[in-house]
Amino acid sequence: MKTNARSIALETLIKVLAQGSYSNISLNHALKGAKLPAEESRLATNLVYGTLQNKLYLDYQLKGLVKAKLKEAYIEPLLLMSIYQLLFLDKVPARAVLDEANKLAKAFGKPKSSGYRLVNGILRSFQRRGTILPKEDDPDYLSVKYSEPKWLADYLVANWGPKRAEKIMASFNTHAKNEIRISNLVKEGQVVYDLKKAHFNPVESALADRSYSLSRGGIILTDFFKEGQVTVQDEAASLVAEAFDFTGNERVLDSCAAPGGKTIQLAEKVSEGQVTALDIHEKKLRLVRENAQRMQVADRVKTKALDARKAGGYFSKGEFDKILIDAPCSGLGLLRRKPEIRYSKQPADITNLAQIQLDILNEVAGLLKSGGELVYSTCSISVEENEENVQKFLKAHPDFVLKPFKTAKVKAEQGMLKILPDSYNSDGFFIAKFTTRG
Ligand SMILES: C[S@@+](CC[C@H](N)C(=O)[O-])C[C@H]1O[C@@H](n2cnc3c(N)ncnc32)[C@H](O)[C@@H]1O
Repeated sequence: MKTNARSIALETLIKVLAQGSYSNISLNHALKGAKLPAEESRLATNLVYGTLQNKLYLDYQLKGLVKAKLKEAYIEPLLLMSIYQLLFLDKVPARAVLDEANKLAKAFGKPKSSGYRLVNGILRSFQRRGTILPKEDDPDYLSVKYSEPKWLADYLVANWGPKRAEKIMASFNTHAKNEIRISNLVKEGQVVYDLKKAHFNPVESALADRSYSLSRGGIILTDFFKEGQVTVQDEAASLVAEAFDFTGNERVLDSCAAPGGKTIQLAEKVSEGQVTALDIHEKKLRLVRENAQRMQVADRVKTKALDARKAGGYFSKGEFDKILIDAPCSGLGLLRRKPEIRYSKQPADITNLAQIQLDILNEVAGLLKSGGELVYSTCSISVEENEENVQKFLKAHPDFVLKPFKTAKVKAEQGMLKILPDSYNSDGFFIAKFTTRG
């Protein structure tokens, strides 16, 4: 069978569902090798993300239709991907979905396997029966409808009430925008003009400065990206560096830096200063250096492999004017972009990560100069990793206070900002800004 959007999507889904690979890495790898036309790449991306975002709902549709154990690894992903197309892709006729599933089953099945008959039979039974959903008063209703594990659906309802929780869950199942940030070192107006000319149709973000969503992918293959005029960064992520007030000659510590999205943004702001970028994983710091090089700020960035929980043994007290802790987190704000995260995370992960985050915060705070600025951020929306950690930190450090901040487009009057994913259709993010008293 010739490689096409559906074979790439199925290959990726098998890797993610049967082998635990990450969707973005597996899909990019497969697309790079396949060199499909842009429209086919878009379809492959849609099939992978759409199937993973709706996996529990699609699994539920198989209820009562699968009578025996599905032995070959491709069958379940193929059934889910086919039902996804039948239910969510209006432009693909049902007949084409079944024909393509038949071809894929023959190509991915073992020689002489009759798996294709099984796939065809199940899909036809599904078409006859139609979709099913638990009753609205069933405790599993929201979990199945929005394809979130039950604990997470319950968690969202407990924290934001049923209406907002539904909005958040629905927004997690929409497509992520193609978001870029224009470097502070180039003329924004000129780049926007050039992006329009190149048919990227940039639309300005309502949230972050110099952020735009593009109407199509492929920016990383262009000179805009290669020459460091733009970088790929979600608008909520790029808001974090905006929380600082820079003069331009500060010593900055980025304590959890890889792959360096925020390091380069901070470096763009300190033409006379320097950013020290730490990460616990030496290997990942290569990405920080590469990003700094591409974005033309390598001369302002130093990297160091270090566990930030031990930073006090390496740097002097009060050594930095600004400190960013973009902490390792559960990623609960990224479920749109990394849909499979939701199926592997457990409530205990939130508790464990919250403790690591607090340990980093407690240690690194000692390196802040009196009157300096410390920004703590996560790409999680959980209360434990964010507001609760802020309160615990303040209790343990009476010399620190929250500092209200204002970015180009939003305000945090209490010094804390939580961006929920349905507000701007961005990643979910939390940002808190501290300074010392007096
Ligand atoms: C959320 S990511 C940072 C993203 C980065 N700031 C950016 O904008 O590209 C968190 C990073 O913290 C690193 N990390 C985890 N535990 C750490 C620790 N104890 N000390 C320093 N870095 C740590 C991880 O390896 C990961 O690269």
